[in-house]
Amino acid sequence: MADKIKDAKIIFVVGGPGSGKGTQCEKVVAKYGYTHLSSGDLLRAEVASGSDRGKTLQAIMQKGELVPLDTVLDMIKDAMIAKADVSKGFLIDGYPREVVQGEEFEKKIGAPSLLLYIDARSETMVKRLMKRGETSGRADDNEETIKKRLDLYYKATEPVITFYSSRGIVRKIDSELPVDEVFTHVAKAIDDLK
Ligand SMILES: Nc1ncnc2c1ncn2[C@@H]1O[C@H](COP(=O)(O)OP(=O)(O)O)[C@@H](O)[C@H]1O
Ligand SMILES: Nc1ncnc2c1ncn2[C@H]1C[C@H](O)[C@@H](COP(=O)(O)OP(=O)(O)O)O1
Ligand SMILES: [Mg+2]
Repeated sequence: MADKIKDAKIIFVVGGPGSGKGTQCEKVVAKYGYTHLSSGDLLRAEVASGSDRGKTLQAIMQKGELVPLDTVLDMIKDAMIAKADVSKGFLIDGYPREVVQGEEFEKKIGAPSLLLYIDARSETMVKRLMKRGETSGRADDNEETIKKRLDLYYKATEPVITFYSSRGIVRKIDSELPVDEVFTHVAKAIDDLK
């Protein structure tokens, strides 16, 4: 596995719920042709399949909690293997959500060359998620679950940013700006990789 994706860049995309990770990843795909893997999307696909495992996952996500590490890492790994021959870069969106997820990813897959830290104020994230909830159909885009997801983000996920900062691979992106301006900064961070 590690061999197969050796030349592909791995970019972790980390930020609070509603910060704009998915929005920016779509634009990176359009400009750079990288493969976008969103842990949340992979999990929602499993839920949509109606499997027993999906039912268990749905209950966890509805509460705003994290699903077991092995489940999400296996899904990401399988998706990466499926694309390994054609992909020059992977955007890993929504993972790691806690430091141990980063450590396990590196043991099983490889090291990231960049961590895009998509940063927005909590008030901004809540506002965006409430708006997204009007049309997303997501079971976790409601006031109660949003609050839990935010709390968990500050508690479990922010330490991930500190952890990778010491390695010098974190680029903090101001996601309060309009989408296209945010993307200018994202693109700069990716161009600096080359
Ligand atoms: N820079 C931005 N300015 C205004 N709204 C944004 C911005 N980035 C994202 N949004 C909106 O905020 C919501 C959450 O964005 P999304 O990309 O789904 O975030 P995440 O994947 O981090 O949860 C979406 O409805 C999106 O259209
Ligand atoms: N790396 C991960 N580890 C554990 N649970 C995860 C996970 N990524 C996603 N999930 C679960 C819990 C999250 O609250 C839910 C939705 O994740 P998401 O789609 O990445 O949210 P968002 O894009 O709004 O930040 O899925
Ligand atoms: Mg998302």
